[in-house]
Amino acid sequence: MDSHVGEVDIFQQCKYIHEVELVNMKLQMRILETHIETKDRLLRNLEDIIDEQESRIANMEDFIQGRATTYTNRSNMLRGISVLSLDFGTLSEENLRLKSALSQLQKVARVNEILETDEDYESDMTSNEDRFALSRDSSCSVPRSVSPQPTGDVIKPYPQMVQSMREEGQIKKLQRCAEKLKNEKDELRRLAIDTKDAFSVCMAEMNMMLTSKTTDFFRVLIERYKAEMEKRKQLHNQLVELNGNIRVFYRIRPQLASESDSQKPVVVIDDMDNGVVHVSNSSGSRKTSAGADKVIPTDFSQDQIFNEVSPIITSCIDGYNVCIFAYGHTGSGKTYTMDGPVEMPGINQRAIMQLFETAKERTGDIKYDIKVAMMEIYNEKIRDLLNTSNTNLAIRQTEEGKSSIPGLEEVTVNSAQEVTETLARGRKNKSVAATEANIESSRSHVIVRVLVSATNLITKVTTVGESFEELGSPCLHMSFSGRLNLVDLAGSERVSQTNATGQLLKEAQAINKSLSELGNVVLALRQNQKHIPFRNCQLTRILEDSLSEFSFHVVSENIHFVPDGDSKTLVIVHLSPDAKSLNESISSVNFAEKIGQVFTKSGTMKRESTRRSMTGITTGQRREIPASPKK
Ligand SMILES: Nc1ncnc2c1ncn2[C@@H]1O[C@H](COP(=O)(O)OP(=O)(O)OP(=O)(O)O)[C@@H](O)[C@H]1O
Repeated sequence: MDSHVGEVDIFQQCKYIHEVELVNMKLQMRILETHIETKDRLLRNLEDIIDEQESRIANMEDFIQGRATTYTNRSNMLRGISVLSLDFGTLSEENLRLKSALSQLQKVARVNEILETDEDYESDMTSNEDRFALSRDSSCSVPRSVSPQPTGDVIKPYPQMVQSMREEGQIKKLQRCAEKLKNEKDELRRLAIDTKDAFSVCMAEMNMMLTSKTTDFFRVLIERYKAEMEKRKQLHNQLVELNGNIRVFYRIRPQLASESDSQKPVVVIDDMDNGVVHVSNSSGSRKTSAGADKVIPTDFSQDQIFNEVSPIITSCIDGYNVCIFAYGHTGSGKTYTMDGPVEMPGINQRAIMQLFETAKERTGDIKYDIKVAMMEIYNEKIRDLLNTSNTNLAIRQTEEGKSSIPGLEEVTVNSAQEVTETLARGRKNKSVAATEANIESSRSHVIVRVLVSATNLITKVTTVGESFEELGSPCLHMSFSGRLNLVDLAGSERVSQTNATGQLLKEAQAINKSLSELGNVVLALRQNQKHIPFRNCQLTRILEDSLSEFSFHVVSENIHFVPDGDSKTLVIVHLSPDAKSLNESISSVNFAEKIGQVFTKSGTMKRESTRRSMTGITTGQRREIPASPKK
């Protein structure tokens, strides 16, 4: 039954197609006939016109030649022309109509062509139906009879059928497209995943390569940088020796429990250069110090600090005059470094003990004597800390031009116990007061002076100035002495910062003046100035011998040996990491930079040749000067 219905459908559709083609042919026939008819009419009219013209010409000839008196046939000619133009009008209307029908048919034919070329779209049969449907839509004057409607229940109405067939075709096509697109999308997704994986692997490899290359590169750079830094340090040391053997260390103390540890420390050591510190506040402004000789980190123990300074102390036993200053604002840790708590003694006690040890090692024919004196300079007055009755000692000039403090008690110490007791006695007598910044602030400069003298036990001669080992056999009958000054300076705080009044204000002013004079003296020494302003305050007057270059003499029976520049000075500048001390820390860094400057133009080879290194090895010759009468 179904196949029968299908056949009927096909038959019906073929019939429609033939009818359409018939209509087409008829239409074309009609167009041709109309053309021929019109052309015939035109020809006829043209013949009439030609006849008219010929008779007109003949008439004109007659008239010209005088055979006729009037010109005739003119009206006939006009009539012919009007008939002709009427025909033309009719003809053009007809032509337009035919032209429009023809263009519609051409359009149908064109659509069919296009549909036929789309192999996936429709079969020949449906394209014919389409053609038919389109021709039905067109405005061509095809008779209505040529578009029969299919009849019967089994056959769908023609437009619906066409529509459904077209939709089915389109849906299939769309489904195929969708399938294809889906496949492509899956393929693309797989490709994207693969590419991503490959990219990750590539990136990881590149990262590893870059990291290792960069690490190597940085390692090489850092090594080079460190080597350069080392070289710079060596050069700096040479210049320091040429310029008066003044060294500058920084010590940054840890944050105290009373200070807010939520704040970042304002003073930090440069990662790349252990001679540089950065002082910065939370707003980012910062000061970077010029290179000092060393920065002692916060976590260094008292023992470790002493290891850093012990070479300079040992050189005292070799006859050098050594000065170690603790500089810094109040509460920055100066007393902690120099004196220290009982359980963790500072440089003072350790230095004297080391001198003992070294003296013991060298004992043979030589007997070393170690004496300790302690004094403080309070409001420009010198007070003896080991004899409290000496409250205002004076500085005198000896005949050799050396300064001495007559009456200053010097205690000979023979054991560690005696050293500890002597230092404790002096500490007890110090002038301290509670300030806003430190409840136990030192209000004076405290000087612990250690005198080392050596006596030849065979000759019983005590000589000041040079060690036996270095003087050699002609001088074996001599002894020597060296002097070590350990100075805990008073706090360098600015007067405005402490809110000091009355006595405290007076103290602060005296402290500041003497600190500034000390800075000037050290700077003048550094610059090898002719005039060194030792005389401007008690502090620099007391230390004149120890700081000046012609600081001690080697004496024999007839000859004085005067080594140039045999003093060594170390300034330990103390810094607090506390934000409240920022300005004070910056001014301490400024002080360190001032005294730490190295001047290249002034050092002479002569001075270098007579100087010894930190370990005390003499590098040059001594010059001889006429002996002065021995006291
Ligand atoms: N390296 C350190 N480790 C632990 N505590 C320290 C250190 N340095 C200083 N302090 C502590 O900081 C406080 C202030 O130190 P210190 O008295 O030494 O300061 P100062 O600079 O001598 O002050 P001033 O000039 O007022 O005498 C003390 O309580 C001390 O114990």
